[in-house]
Amino acid sequence: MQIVVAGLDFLQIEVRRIARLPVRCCASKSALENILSVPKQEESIRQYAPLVSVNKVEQELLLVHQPDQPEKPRVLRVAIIGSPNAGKSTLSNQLLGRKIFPVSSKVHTTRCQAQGVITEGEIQIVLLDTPGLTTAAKGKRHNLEKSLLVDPWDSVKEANLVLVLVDVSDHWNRYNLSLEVLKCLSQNSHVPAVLVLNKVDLLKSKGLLLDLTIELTEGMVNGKKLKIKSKVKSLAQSTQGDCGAMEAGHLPEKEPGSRDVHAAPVCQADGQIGAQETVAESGAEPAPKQHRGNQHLKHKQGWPHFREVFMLSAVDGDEVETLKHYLLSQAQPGPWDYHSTVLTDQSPQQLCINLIREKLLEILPQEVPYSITQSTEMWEEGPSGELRILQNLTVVKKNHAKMLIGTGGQVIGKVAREAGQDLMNIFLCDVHLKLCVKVKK
Ligand SMILES: Nc1nc2c(ncn2[C@@H]2O[C@H](COP(=O)(O)OP(=O)(O)OP(=O)(O)O)[C@@H](O)[C@H]2O)c(=O)[nH]1
Repeated sequence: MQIVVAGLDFLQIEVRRIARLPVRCCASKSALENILSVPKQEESIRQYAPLVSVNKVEQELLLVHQPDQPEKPRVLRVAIIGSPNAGKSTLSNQLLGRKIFPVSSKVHTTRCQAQGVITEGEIQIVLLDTPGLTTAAKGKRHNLEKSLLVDPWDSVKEANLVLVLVDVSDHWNRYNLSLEVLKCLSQNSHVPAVLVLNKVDLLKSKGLLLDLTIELTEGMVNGKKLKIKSKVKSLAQSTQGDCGAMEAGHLPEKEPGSRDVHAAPVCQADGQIGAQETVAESGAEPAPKQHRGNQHLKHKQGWPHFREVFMLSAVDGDEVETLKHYLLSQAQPGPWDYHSTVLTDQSPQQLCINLIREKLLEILPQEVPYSITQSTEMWEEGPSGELRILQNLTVVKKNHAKMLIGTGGQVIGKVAREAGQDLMNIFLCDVHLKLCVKVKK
């Protein structure tokens, strides 16, 4: 039964080819340099992201196109893992400079592994955005495909570096890595891992970050024991809102198969550079006892093998550039995976499905969006270069269809409007998006 068709015409926007700008790569700063407010590098390495083709065949050709390797190409494949909602897609989008991964405040927004590509100068970073690590039981609750349980593990196997994202605003889970994350790290311990404390903008006391670092690293970073002196605490707190990477000493030796790891200068508590070990002692607010006991006990564990710790806000972009510099510095000699004009390996249709799902998750109440099946009925370029899309949203229950449509088509109209806007920003052309709600017979 077909219920409604909500259509939208979108504003004209100027279609512009954005020139690729020359870029500069610089070494990463150490963590405490940031905490201690060492002035930021003035020059930015920001570069405009390439466009995504609206044409599936063109996009597929681009993906198999021989990469335009520079003379000395370097590459780094980065898997971003963490609990659902930690901010993996938000971080990937910030690093890429364009929104190509769906983001929502509900869990399991990302339903399949997708890649984002950053090409700067001679370096290519391939970001493997993964679904949140979860268990089979939780997967059943959210009507998840089996691939969601497997994909994140696969991405780590392919990676040269793993970023483990932790949501520091998550009061219940921030003091320990989840069992799934720990399993993934220990089964892939040959792949260097970096801890990223995300959502620092939501913390009132930045001193808490030092506590979390101790807990989540078991007090060890880069082969060195972390001790946090109160001096650092007061400095860190006096730089409220100033976050960055924390680093502990030099890497003692190269692990088999690993790359040379750049060990940036280390700051002591007094801010002097060049010491062997980061010395710091936590004086920040202690971890609340209730998060440590009973059911969380078996999960209360950190990972003592992280190479670095970064503290940032993916949504504001705060310190994301610091992380990006670090990733660029970790790239190793090797051929690129993609042509420099590739931004993602997703097809334009997949991008569209993901962005519409994001809006459904954001706008609809808890259980409804997980029950919707999406299919693209029409995808064509109009005579003036506009993109015309018709997507079917099929639900099983009639009351879900009603909620999806909303009074006078308000809900479905909002979904179409917001998704259409995002699609225009990705494809840089006019988008005419129609959404059709159906109830499965
Ligand atoms: N305040 C704040 N919110 C953030 C930050 N990073 C992400 N978020 C929000 O956190 C929610 C989840 O972000 P996502 O990027 O979808 O998280 P994810 O880890 O990809 O989620 P899954 O796909 O479920 O695994 C969204 O509402 C984001 O806007 C941050 O640094 N600060």
